[in-house]
Amino acid sequence: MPEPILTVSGVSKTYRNGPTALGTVDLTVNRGEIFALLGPNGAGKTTLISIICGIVTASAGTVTVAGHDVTRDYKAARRAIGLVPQELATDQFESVLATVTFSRRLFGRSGHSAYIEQVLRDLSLWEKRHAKIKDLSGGMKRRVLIAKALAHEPQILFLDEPTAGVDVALRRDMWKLVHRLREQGATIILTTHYIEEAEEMADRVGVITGGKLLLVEEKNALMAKLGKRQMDLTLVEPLAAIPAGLGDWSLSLEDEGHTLRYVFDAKAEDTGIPRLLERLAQEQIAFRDLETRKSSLEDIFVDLVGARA
Ligand SMILES: Nc1ncnc2c1ncn2[C@@H]1O[C@H](COP(=O)(O)OP(=O)(O)OP(=O)(O)O)[C@@H](O)[C@H]1O
Repeated sequence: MPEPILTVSGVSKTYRNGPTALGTVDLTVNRGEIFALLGPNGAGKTTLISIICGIVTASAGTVTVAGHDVTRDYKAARRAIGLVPQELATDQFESVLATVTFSRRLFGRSGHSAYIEQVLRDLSLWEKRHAKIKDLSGGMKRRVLIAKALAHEPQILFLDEPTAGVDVALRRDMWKLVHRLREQGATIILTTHYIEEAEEMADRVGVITGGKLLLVEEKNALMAKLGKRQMDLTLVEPLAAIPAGLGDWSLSLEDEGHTLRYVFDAKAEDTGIPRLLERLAQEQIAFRDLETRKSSLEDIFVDLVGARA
């Protein structure tokens, strides 16, 4: 049976003198899940995570983490959480080991050296444990952020844009690391605006935009929707309607009949394109240009919003 570790009920947030950053959000995440919150800049991802972590106070609603209400029982809730922020705010002249041990002590835990050693080894930081933070590469600093968040043995780990601005190699390393943490029993919630990141890491994905959680779905189901491509044919002569002979394909006319658009599943074995082109030749429909493109995140949001309107 799935066991909820995070429950968000009717949470909303309007900043003072600011916008309504979050509408009413309801969300449950189960123990052991990797959950991705996917959305563009300003969608409300950081606001939602900050409310869950007790950094921002919600205007309405309740949040429970590992059975503890985040406002009434703040300390216990916070102890269950490890938060990896977007940026490192720490003493640049401290060593890696001292920084991570300090984070553990902040939560009233003793300096359990075997645990800290394991965390640093898992993050390939053990060799650098005596290095000062200021002397680390950007990638190493990112790893320190994760080590700090894990230092007090949290049950649920939040990663806010874990791979924003990192190179491809480090991004892959971070993905591997997240999977390994989950194998060790952690629940992981991450925010991202990269579809590939949600695809690579998550079991479930929540799509958020304009402060609204538009949907929460199993990753595979969502990716089937995201796998759509579209092909635009610029016609030599405009069409007034789709000819009956083309009824087997999902086609539409755009630009007052000058563009014939075919939307297809890029992941399917048979995209239907070769047969469509043959049929167009048979129907004597000529085109002068052909362009295909993947649905962008923006298209998907527009589709999702449209479908829900
Ligand atoms: N402290 C604040 N005071 C006023 N408005 C804020 C504050 N923090 C965020 N906002 C606004 O709330 C909205 C949501 O911002 P939020 O940072 O939650 O989005 P996000 O999805 O995390 O974006 P990004 O991907 O850029 O980090 C934005 O319109 C933002 O300008």
